[in-house]
Parts: sequence; C-alpha cells; structure tokens
Amino acid sequence: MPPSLEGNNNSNNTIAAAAAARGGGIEDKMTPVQSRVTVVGSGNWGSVAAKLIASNTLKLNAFHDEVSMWVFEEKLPSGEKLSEVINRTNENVKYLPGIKLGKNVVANPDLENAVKDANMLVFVTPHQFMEGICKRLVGKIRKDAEAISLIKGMEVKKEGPCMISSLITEHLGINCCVLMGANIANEIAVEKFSEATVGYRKNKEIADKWVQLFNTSYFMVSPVQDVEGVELCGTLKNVVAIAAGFVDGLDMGNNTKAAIMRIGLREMKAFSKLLFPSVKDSTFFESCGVAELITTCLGGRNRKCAEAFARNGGKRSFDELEAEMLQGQKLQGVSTAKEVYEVLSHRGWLELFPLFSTVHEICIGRLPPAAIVEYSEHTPKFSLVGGSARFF
Ligand SMILES: NC(=O)c1ccc[n+]([C@@H]2O[C@H](COP(=O)([O-])OP(=O)(O)OC[C@H]3O[C@@H](n4cnc5c(N)ncnc54)[C@H](O)[C@@H]3O)[C@@H](O)[C@H]2O)c1
Ligand SMILES: O=P(O)(O)OC[C@H](O)CO
Repeated sequence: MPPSLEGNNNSNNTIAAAAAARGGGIEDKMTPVQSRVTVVGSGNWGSVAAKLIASNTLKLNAFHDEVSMWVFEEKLPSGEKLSEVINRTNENVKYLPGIKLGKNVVANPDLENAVKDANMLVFVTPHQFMEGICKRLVGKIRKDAEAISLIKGMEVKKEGPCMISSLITEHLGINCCVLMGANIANEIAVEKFSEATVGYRKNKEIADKWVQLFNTSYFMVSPVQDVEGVELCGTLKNVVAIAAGFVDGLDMGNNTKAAIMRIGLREMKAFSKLLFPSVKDSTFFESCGVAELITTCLGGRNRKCAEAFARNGGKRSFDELEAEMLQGQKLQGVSTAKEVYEVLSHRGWLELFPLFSTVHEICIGRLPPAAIVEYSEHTPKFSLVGGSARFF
C-alpha cells in the first residue's frame, strides 16, 4: 500500500478532527469540505501535472493535501517497481528524472484504490489506453466526482469520432472538462512560464475550481466555454507536428515549416467546425490553439520522431523510432493521423484535408516523406497553394 499523509495534513483537517471529537458544533459548519484529487497517469506530463497540483493542494484549503497518482506499474532495470521508487525518492525516475514531485504526491499502482476517495479526477495517459481504463473504473468512482482530461487524442467508433472527454463522460457518467495548451512537460517541470486553457461545457464554477487547482505563478490557466474546440486543438496539432517534423527531416527550412503550420491550423479549424459547429473561432487564439501548435512544431516529441522518420527516408517505422528515441514515452500524432484519416474517408472529406490525409499516407509508407511538399496536378494530394485553397 502507498504511504499515507493522513498525519501530515493541513490545519482544516485538524479542526475537523477536533470538531468531530467534540461531537459537532458551530465549528463543523465552518469547516470546508476538502476536495480530494487523483491523477490517473504518471508519464512525462502526468508527473508534471501531479507536481503542479501538489504545490497548490498544500497551499489551498479547498483541497486535501495528499495527491494520489496512479502509476501503470513496471519494473525498472534495477528490478525495483516504479511506484515504490517514486514513493521512496519522490521522483518519477523513468518519465521525469531529476524533478521532485512534492512529498504529498503518493504513487499508487492499484487503479481502483487510487481513485476511490477522489472527487476530482485528472486523466493524463496516452489516449490509446483510456478506453480500457474507463472500463475498469465503471462503478469504482465517487458519484459526485468531476473529471478533467489532459489527454490529446480521439477514438473512432462505428458511430463516428469520440473525443476522450466524451469517452470519460459516457463510461463513467461524470462531467469532464479539458486542459490543453502550449505545454511541453519538461519545460513546465523546471518552472518556465507557460499558459494553458481549460475547456468547460456549462458549469463555470467547476472550471474555476480546475483553474484554481492548476494555476501557479509560472503556469497561467484561462477558462474557455468550448470543450470540443479546446480538445480538438490539442488533438489535431499532433498531426501538424508530424508534418513539421517531416519538413525538418527534409531540411526544407523555416518558411516551409511556417507554411505547414499555417495550413495545418486552417485544417484544424475546418475539421473542428465540421465535426462540431459550436466550436468558437476565438479558441484558436487561446494557448490551446496557435500557441500550442507553435511549441509542438518547434520542440515536441511528435516533431522529433517525424524528423528522424524523414531523415531515414521512411525506412524505419514510427514504432521503432518511438521505442528508441522516447524510452517508454508515447507518440500521439501517428495514431491520431490514422483516426482523423478514418473520419475523413468515411465522410468523403479526404480531398478537403490534403495535409491531414498526406501525413497519414506518409506514416503508413504509402507516400514518401517528400510528398508533404509535393504537388501533382493529376493527384492533388497536397499543395502549399492549390490543395488548401480548395475549401477555405
Ligand atoms: N509530455 C508532454 O510534454 C505532454 C504535454 C501536454 C500533453 N501531453 C499529453 O498527455 C498525455 C499523456 O502523456 P505523458 O507525456 O504523460 O505520457 P508519456 O508518453 O510520457 O508516458 C507513457 C505513459 O503510458 C503508460 N503506459 C504504458 N503502457 C500502458 C498501458 N498499457 N496502460 C496504461 N498506461 C500505460 C506509461 O506507464 C507512462 O506513464 C498524452 O495524451 C499527451 O499527448 C503530453
Ligand atoms: O511532445 P509532444 O509532441 O507529445 O507534444 C507535447 C505537448 O502536447 C505540447 O503542448
């Protein structure tokens, strides 16, 4: 069992205990009910999210100090279990080495046990694992729980695309906000300033509570009433990041990369609005939109692996490059490109989204990396000018 911080709680719990011992009284009414937070996921961003949250739960009376963090258990080369090493060293030595998470972060390899007391659930795993996680959590969470997803990606089902926040809501019957932004985890881990966007559906009070939980002097969070817009920005930018990586691997230079980013942003906006007409134009100017696109095309993991893919002429697979270059961390862009392609082909929209469709065809080896900037009048897959002009 993970260690408990019950003996190391903030003053309100002491007040509550004293009031309970007295058998109730006026103090009880004054004692705030503290929210309990569990972070489901402990990769690179998951660990940084736990660190951010833990610094705030210590300071704010609205939250219980202890932050539970579910760890997908694995054995380290030393033979030790990752969760045990995190609890002993206060560091995620595999996914975020060299950074102390905060003593109030408690790693727990037992998923059901990690979530059972929480009324604020933060989901932050690679998107491909979420359906399985949701199925395991049915009937295991508090009925009053609220969720937020930091996950970039979508599932494609027979009925159509399903965003991860919807997957959480459908399986668990709880409201789910999202948090996306220009957030390369390693930079936030060392407390370099960045911004993020919380997307919410209706309840502004809940959005404000999430903002309170995440906001720090170096992590500035703003709420926006547009869950789908925020989540699609975070999801689709990974496809554009792959395209940007191809451009880097082909040594095409900054102008070409900027063109790819511009065209990518337009496809992101068009795709989002076709799927969800309620998506707001203004969302693309929040941190989750243009800022996130820029940072990911400059410094993200999708970009990095796509550059290596293009430098190798597409001869080494993304799976191989991911395993070699990321050591357990996961790419989201390649599978998202496939998922987006499925939606496009199913709806007859392939020709409308030349950048998105070309990225997928390069990833699966149907086209060479150079196709990202090639134009053929006979097969207008993608053109820096012609292709995108077709629908904008
Ligand atoms: N890393 C970043 O800079 C960053 C920033 C913003 C958002 N995100 C997003 O956050 C999400 C999580 O990414 P991350 O960076 O925290 O993770 P990661 O890619 O660093 O790590 C992979 C994680 O997956 C876990 N895992 C492996 N197999 C699993 C399985 N079968 N079931 C469940 N979990 C398994 C590993 O234990 C590890 O925690 C992604 O959607 C990503 O796009 C990442
Ligand atoms: O490293 P990436 O490519 O997964 O991108 C990281 C974040 O999503 C950037 O905000």
